[in-house]
Amino acid sequence: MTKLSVNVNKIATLRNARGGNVPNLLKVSSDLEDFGAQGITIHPRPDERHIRYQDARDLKKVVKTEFNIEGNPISKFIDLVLEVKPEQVTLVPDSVNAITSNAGWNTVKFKDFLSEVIKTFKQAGIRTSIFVDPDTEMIKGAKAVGTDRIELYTESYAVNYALNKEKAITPFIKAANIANELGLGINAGHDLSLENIEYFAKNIPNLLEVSIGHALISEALYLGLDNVVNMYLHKLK
Ligand SMILES: CC(=O)[C@@H](O)[C@H](O)COP(=O)(O)O
Ligand SMILES: NCC(=O)COP(=O)(O)O
Repeated sequence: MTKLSVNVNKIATLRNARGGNVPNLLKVSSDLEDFGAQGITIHPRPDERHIRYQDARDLKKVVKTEFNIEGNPISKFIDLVLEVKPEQVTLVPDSVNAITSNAGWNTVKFKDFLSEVIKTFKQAGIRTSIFVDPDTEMIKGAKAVGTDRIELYTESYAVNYALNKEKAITPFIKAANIANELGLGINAGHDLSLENIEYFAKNIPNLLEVSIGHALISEALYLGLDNVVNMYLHKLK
């Protein structure tokens, strides 16, 4: 069975919009686990525009399932992860100004750098995953740098799903088969949603975990608004 790790970046985005503590990131994360989430993912960015570094420290005390911290391994990120010691760290090659993650690692070009960082995290007992496009050379490169898992970057699947889902998933099945042959664990994420997740999970062999945030939180808003509007109307009667 594939585990669902909920990415709570958007909860922090909403909280930061007003400067207070609503919604409460720690309570939401803990409630998500009570509702069945099998992991909590955060992606602190250098500008701390949503998740703050302190959130990572606070969440470590609250998360009872699997804590996954994603990010570009700049030195302050490495220090944070080594301090917090989540169950899993996912390395993502973000550029500072990118609105969201928009590429997988070039595991061949960054072989030495990734090998060193992965060794550091593994020595600290933290499982490693690296964000990659569904590309044969990049997956072989991921094996060469010693990572435990890869996270398949699923934006192209999500974008193309509505046009032609068989075509959209083909490179991901091929990538998963190669990863399985090499003994790499497989995670996946980015723009997965209620619309496209079932087909992905059914077709990717040995998909261990998906991390989902943007769509899941948006869907929760849509699916909850009817209920909440009626609760307000009731109070205004
Ligand atoms: C690694 C990845 O795929 C991202 O989707 C990510 O973790 C989300 O980050 P933002 O919430 O900053 O867009
Ligand atoms: N690793 C991907 C992730 O955590 C969530 O991405 P998204 O669902 O916010 O696109």
